[in-house]
Order: sequence, then C-alpha cells, then structure tokens
Amino acid sequence: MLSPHCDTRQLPGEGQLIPWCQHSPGLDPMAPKTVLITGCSSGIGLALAVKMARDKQKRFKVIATMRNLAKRGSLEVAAGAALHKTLEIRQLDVCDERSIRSCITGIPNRHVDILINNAGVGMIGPIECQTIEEMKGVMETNFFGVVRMIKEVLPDMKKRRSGHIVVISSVMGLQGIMFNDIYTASKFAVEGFCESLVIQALKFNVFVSLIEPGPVVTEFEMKVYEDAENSDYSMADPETADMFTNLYLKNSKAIFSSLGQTPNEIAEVKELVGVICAAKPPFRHQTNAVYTPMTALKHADPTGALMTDTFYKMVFKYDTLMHVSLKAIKLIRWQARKMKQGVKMLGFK
Ligand SMILES: NC(=O)C1=CN([C@@H]2O[C@H](COP(=O)(O)OP(=O)(O)OC[C@H]3O[C@@H](n4cnc5c(N)ncnc54)[C@H](OP(=O)(O)O)[C@@H]3O)[C@@H](O)[C@H]2O)C=CC1
Ligand SMILES: CC1=C(/C=C/C(C)=C/C=C/C(C)=C/C=O)C(C)(C)CCC1
Repeated sequence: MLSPHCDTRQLPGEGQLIPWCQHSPGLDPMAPKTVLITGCSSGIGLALAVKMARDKQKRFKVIATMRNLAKRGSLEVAAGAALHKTLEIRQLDVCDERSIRSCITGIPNRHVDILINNAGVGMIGPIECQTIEEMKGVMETNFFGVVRMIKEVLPDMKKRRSGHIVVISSVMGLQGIMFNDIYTASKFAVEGFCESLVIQALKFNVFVSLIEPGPVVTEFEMKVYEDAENSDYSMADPETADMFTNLYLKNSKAIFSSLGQTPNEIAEVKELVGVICAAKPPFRHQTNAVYTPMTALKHADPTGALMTDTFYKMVFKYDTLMHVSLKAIKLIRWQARKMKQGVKMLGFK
C-alpha cells in the first residue's frame, strides 16, 4: 500500500502510475518536502504557496518568500490556518545575495527539497524609450535572480543527491512577442541556462523544470500597463509609438481577456503541483493549451518564416479576424468554466 504522502495521479504523457515519493529515493517518504518559493507577495507565487501549504496530504512545508515583508498581508489572509503550520513567510530579494544567503542559512541544514523560482518583472514598449539601466534591471531580476538562487541551493542538493529546481519561465521563453524585447530576452536567457544545467543536474538526481505560462491575469499585467501609460514615447518615431499604444496594447489586452489564466489555474493540481510531484518531472511544461499552437509554429518551421509570417499577418493584416477569434475563444472558455462549476456543485469530481 502507498503511504498517505504518495500520489498516484496519472500525469499527461505518462504511461503508468508512479508514486511521487520515489522522487527522492533513500529519504523518509513520509516527511513533508521543504519548498522555497520566491516572489509570494502576489500572483502565481502567492497562489502556489497557498495551494501547496493547504495540500490535503500535507506533503509540503512551504517557505514563502518576498522581498518586502510589508506586503505579506494578502498571503497571510489566503494561507489562513496553514500560516505557521505548513507555511512560513521569510524575506528574500532575488537581486540581493546577502538576503538570499541569510534566508537559506536560516533553514534547518539549509535543506530545500524543491526550489520554485517565481519572482519576476515585466517590461513592454519600444526599446528606443527604455534605458539600458531599466533593461539591466529586468535581467537582474528575471535572469540573474534565478542564477543567484540556483547557485545557493544546488551544491546542497547535489550533496544530498536529491532535489527539484522549478523555474517559472514563460511562453516568451520560447518565442518573442513584439514590444516585449527585453522581457523575452530575459526569459530566453533563463531557458538557455536551464537547458544547459539540466543534464549535469540529472547526474546528481536533481531535476530541473521550466514552467511556461501564457498570459496570466495578475498584478504583472496591471504593472506593465501602468508603466506603459506613464511612459514617454517621444524618443520613438510616431509610427512606432502609435503601433505600440494603438495596436500592441489593444491586442495584448484582448489576448489577456480571452486566453488569460488565473494564478489559481496555474497552481492547480494538474499544472504546477502535478509537475512538481511527478516521479520524473518534465523539463518543459506549458500551462495554456490554447496558446500552445502559437509556440508550435516555431518548431514546425526551423527557418522561422512560418512564425514571423503568421504573427505579422495577425497583427498587421488580419487584425479583425484575430479579434473575432479571440472573442469566440473567450466565450467557449467561459462556457467551459460554467460547466465545470456546475459539475462541482452537483458533487461530481
Ligand atoms: N502574468 C503573466 O502573464 C505571466 C507571468 N509569468 C511569470 O510568472 C512569474 C510571477 O509573475 P506574476 O505572478 O504574474 O506577477 P506578480 O507581479 O503578481 O508577481 C511577481 C512577484 O515577483 C516579486 N518580485 C519582483 N522582483 C523581486 C525581487 N527582486 N526579489 C523577490 N521578489 C521579487 C514581486 O514582488 P513585489 O510585490 O515586491 O514587487 C511579486 O511578488 C514571473 O516570473 C513572470 O515573469 C510568466 C508567464 C506569464
Ligand atoms: C500571441 C500574439 C500576440 C500577443 C501575445 C501576448 C500579449 C502574450 C503575452 C504573454 C505573456 C504576458 C507572458 C508572460 O510571461 C500579439 C502580439 C498581440 C499578436 C500576435 C500573436
């Protein structure tokens, strides 16, 4: 019989049911795993921290970190009874090595089973209007933030011959989107770094997984739109400035409203928690099946022509058709959600 901490869910692409506790052979399978998550003041980090801390099988002890502890209120409320039981809140700024070291050193035996690199910032707009310092800021958080965290925990994981490093990347880690040049570059950097590291890590029984969400409705979206509203576009030529404000922003809002997932959907069992608990965690996992055909364009044609032609036409030629399709997708997803709610209310799983 399996222990109560073993999970036999069948994950997509897996042919057999495997108990998750085989993930760390040699360790007490009953002991909860210590999970450290960065950027838990809002959005995906907060949702995931709560989901894991409130796990019915009590498989996790969550160290939910944030750079500014004054923002802990929402997490404390959402965690409810899990606070100080299966969830602790700690300060950690991924741009500050001392803050990282002090947080990790404060954990008994520096023992982190699962590291979830979630902290990140967005940046949109024409590059003519962004300073190199601002661009470096995005790389500092999204790329070097991940590198700093992994450098701190990997040696311990290697010694223990066990561990899982999860990185919240993005579909923009796979494919560029206009006016997201620097953000995309930061996520490509993360993907390249992890793709190189994964093989060496595997030799030490340490898994690396990249999670690639499409648009998720969080403060991330609000922050980039707010920045966009307050930015000065006089450094860009009028055609580029107009393309960004009147074409990109309009299209992006439509994409978020039709394809956007909620942070809770990302944290849901078959998404992040499913990947984390898999016996053999996948290296890459996209969370939004509706968005996946878009990223597939790149792999279908290595010359890049299929992807660039399609995106060019979507933006500049078939704008109206794209909006009609997005509205149809929004309606279908709304109906699917309602049906799911109805099924839940009737008491079916
Ligand atoms: N929303 C989306 O559409 C998508 C988001 N992602 C990725 O998901 C991750 C989470 O974003 P999301 O939840 O959407 O956005 P949120 O803005 O809601 O959350 C981002 C979190 O990162 C934190 N953070 C930023 N800088 C630092 C830092 N230096 N040190 C520690 N924490 C920091 C923020 O803290 P603070 O409150 O202090 O700013 C916040 O807690 C990011 O990596 C993002 O790139 C990927 C695909 C899509
Ligand atoms: C797909 C697509 C578009 C926009 C996609 C967006 C806006 C994706 C956002 C993803 C996010 C926010 C990821 C975060 O990491 C355009 C350019 C409007 C038109 C062409 C096709």
